[in-house]
Amino acid sequence: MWVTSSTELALVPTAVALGKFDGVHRGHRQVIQPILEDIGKRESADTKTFSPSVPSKDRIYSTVVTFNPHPQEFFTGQPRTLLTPLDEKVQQLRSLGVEQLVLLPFDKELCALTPEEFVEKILIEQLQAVQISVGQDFRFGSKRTGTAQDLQVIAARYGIPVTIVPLESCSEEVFPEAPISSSLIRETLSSGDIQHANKLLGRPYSLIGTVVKGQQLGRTIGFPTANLQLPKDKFLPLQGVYAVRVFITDETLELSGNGYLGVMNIGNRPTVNGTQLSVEVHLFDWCGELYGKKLTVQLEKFLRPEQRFPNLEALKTQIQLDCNAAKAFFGC
Ligand SMILES: Cc1cc2nc3c(=O)[nH]c(=O)nc-3n(C[C@H](O)[C@H](O)[C@H](O)COP(=O)(O)O)c2cc1C
Ligand SMILES: Nc1ncnc2c1ncn2[C@@H]1O[C@H](COP(=O)(O)OP(=O)(O)O)[C@@H](O)[C@H]1O
Repeated sequence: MWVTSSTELALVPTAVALGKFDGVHRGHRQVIQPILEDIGKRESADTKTFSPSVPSKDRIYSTVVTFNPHPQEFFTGQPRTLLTPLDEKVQQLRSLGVEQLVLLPFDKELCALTPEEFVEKILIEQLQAVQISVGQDFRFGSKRTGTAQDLQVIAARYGIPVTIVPLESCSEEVFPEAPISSSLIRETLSSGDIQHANKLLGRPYSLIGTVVKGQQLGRTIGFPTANLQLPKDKFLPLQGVYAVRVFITDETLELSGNGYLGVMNIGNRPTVNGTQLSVEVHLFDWCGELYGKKLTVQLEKFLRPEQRFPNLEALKTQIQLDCNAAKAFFGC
């Protein structure tokens, strides 16, 4: 997938899905689907000119257009954590079949554009959009004055169709009517309700990081734990212990096989007077070196909050119970 922050370097013409897409959740995927379908239809109608690997003016590139930084971060000046930091978003979009990600620099200039100017300059002139898809709640242009319907009206002047995708609702007993949203997923993760968060996402919430050295205490109590360094802007769920599935990946972040089952702790490790937040996983049925490796840790169930134990022996006993609880959850 081609990723660029410059519309000048974008592959054109484009079929565009517009939005923030943090989490690339079920609702986001509904918004992205029409631009993939559109490409698919053109491909089958025009098989002579279509070639997925050769850039050509005859091609239309399925393109997600998003904003960087997140508009809320730009307006508040506060760094914002994300469900899918950039690398993870790229990997999610790539796996959907999106060919290009354009990260529009969200700056004073961009947010001063009127809805008409945004459509004309960015979508028509620069990205040469021939098809656009947005969610029903999409807002754009200076002070968010443009609605999805406005986009449809303005784009129609240029003969460009806009698909407005209705908001996907949760269809869960806990929030039956609520639309799926990144904020709802964040709330659900913050309460430790991983199973609901995963249903809303349509896949397991994952932490992706590189294994770094810790205090090397884990191995002394029989539970070596791979300490993960995560992107600074990664949103973390409720602190505590989780049943997880772990994949050892490379830079492409592609997952293969069934991964390894294990347990994870997110916390400050009060038992060993830890001062910094750490994220560490113990894998069942694994022995060997993991330092420097990239791991994708899928969260499956919250088991318990972190506790201060009187000594390492008590901690070790509890970690064994955590392993038993995780194995029971996974049915092994
Ligand atoms: C499943 C699991 C549960 C844990 N629970 C706690 C806990 O409740 N309290 C705590 O202080 N540390 C907890 N820890 C963290 C341990 O203190 C940590 O793994 C140990 O100190 C080894 O650290 P090291 O990787 O730096 O060697 C837990 C770790 C795991 C893997
Ligand atoms: N089953 C396992 N789960 C996690 N890490 C393991 C496992 N077996 C071996 N290791 C290795 O041991 C390291 C963790 O051992 P530990 O004593 O906790 O050291 P550290 O404090 O540096 O994490 C991991 O980074 C990995 O290289």
